[in-house]
Parts: sequence; C-alpha cells; structure tokens
Amino acid sequence: MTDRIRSWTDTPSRPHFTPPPGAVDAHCHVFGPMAQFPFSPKAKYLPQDAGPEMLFALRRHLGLSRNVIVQASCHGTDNAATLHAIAVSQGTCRGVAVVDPAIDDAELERLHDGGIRGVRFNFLKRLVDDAPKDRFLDVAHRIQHLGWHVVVYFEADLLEEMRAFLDAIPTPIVIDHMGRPDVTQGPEGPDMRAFRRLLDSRPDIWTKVTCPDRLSTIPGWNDFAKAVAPLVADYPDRVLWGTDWPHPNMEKSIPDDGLITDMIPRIAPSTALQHKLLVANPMRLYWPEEN
Ligand SMILES: O=C(O)/C=C(\CC(=O)C(=O)O)C(=O)O
Repeated sequence: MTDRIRSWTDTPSRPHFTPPPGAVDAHCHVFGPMAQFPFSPKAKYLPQDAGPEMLFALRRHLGLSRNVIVQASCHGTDNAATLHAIAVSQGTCRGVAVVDPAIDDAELERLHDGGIRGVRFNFLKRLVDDAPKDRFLDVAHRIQHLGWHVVVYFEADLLEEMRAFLDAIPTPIVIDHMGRPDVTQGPEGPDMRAFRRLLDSRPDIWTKVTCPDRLSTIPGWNDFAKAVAPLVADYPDRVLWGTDWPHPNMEKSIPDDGLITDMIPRIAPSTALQHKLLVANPMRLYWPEEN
C-alpha cells in the first residue's frame, strides 16, 4: 500500500492576528475521508484523510468564519468530498469544482444546488495530465447563467501563453496564488509586472494572494510580504486570501497555519484592506445573495 502523505500539522500556532468577524478562508481543500470518498486513480499524490471536521477545527483555531473549498486535484472530477463538506457546514462553506468538460447542464445545476460557485482549470503538469483549453472554454460559457466564475491555476512561465485563453473566458476569473510569481524578484520584478498587466487587462480578473509557504524559500517569508503587499494595495477589491490547508504536497515542509494567518497584516496592513481581503471580496464572489 503506498504511504499516504500528511502535509499539515495538528498543532498550528495561535495567530497573533485576529481576523475580522465573518472572515473567509477562500482557498482550502478537503481530502476524503478516503473510505467514503476515494481518490482519483489519476491522483498525483495520495494524502491521508483531512475531512471537514478537521477543516472546521482549524477555522475555529484561526478565528475564521467561512471557507471556500477548492476541489483538490487528488479527487479529480469527482466533487463528492467537496460537496459533502459544504453540506455539513451549516451554510458556512461554498465550493469550486473540477469538472469533466463533458458534464451536462443538469449536473452543473446539481453542483450549484450543492454550494458550488465556480470551476477550476488547473494547468500544473505535476498535478493534472491534461488541460484542454478549448473544452474548458466551452465549460466557461455553460456556467455563465449560474453566475459562477472560473479559477485558473498556472505557473508564471505560462502566463504569456495563457493570455489568449484567459481573454476568451466570459466569466470573472480568479487566479490561484498570483500565478506563482518568483517573489525573490520583488514587487517590480518581471513576474509581478507581467501579472499586473494581466490584472489591468480586465476589471473582472481577481487573484488569491496566497501560499507564502509555496512561493517563498526564506524563513519568515519576507520576500513574499514585500512582493505581495503592493499588489493588495493596488487591487484591494480583487484580492482573496486562504490558508491552502491541508497544503497538498507540502509534506516535506509542512507550514504552520498560524504563521500563514499572521501574513495577513503584513500584506494588508490596514483594517480597511483586511476587511476587503477577508470579508467584502469573498462574500461578493461566493455569497452574493447576502450582499
Ligand atoms: O500543488 C500546488 O502547487 C498547489 C495546490 C495543490 C492543488 O492545487 C491541488 O492539488 O489541486 C493548492 O493550491 O492547494
């Protein structure tokens, strides 16, 4: 039996930062439980169970109120584990699904009824086998009437190649982890400049200012804070934050969710920016009926 990886800590530190009431973890996942929700045969990693009760315990520990659960690649296009976590969350979770482009409209409606508000197109070759852009664009057109958006995950070296695809998406777009810029280049580096050109190309492109643990290699993640804070300052109404718990594939350098949470005031230093990042922006996108 392949060893199942564990990429999270059971003992995260208590953050010094206190999130505002209603704060949303807008990028996290659930893994299984595998006995009830088997992983995809195409999964590139096989994690231990990290189910909704663990996610909600972390949320309480960090002082957060809601979650947006993003379908993890290890579950492929079977969104059952994500839907289950939403179903047992008493309305405090919404989700982003990964779908087979052949999905029919009735199934899309079922996902919407189950709390899904977007689809994710993952272009990381280490996570998925293929990413058919033409079929993804068909899905993007078919979810418009649901009021959904598209979440896109790619690495910085793919950004220019992605531009035509992104320009063709008819819905709002959320870019995962800023397209993974090289934060050592700083806020004015080529990666951040290219990413800003993308954000400037359309008013409905958002980004998650997430994953200091993935993007920085220095203790304390100061390069991440330095590179990202100006982005939050310049695009305050189009940024989202999340823990990325249970941190897929980070088993060799498991991050402390308390320190990840304490990155918030370092990239959003005012209470006004923190409220936009943690409450107003995610609520507008995932719970529009409450605005
Ligand atoms: O592995 C990464 O670079 C980032 C991931 C993993 C992921 O997206 C997935 O497994 O679906 C994340 O955002 O959690």
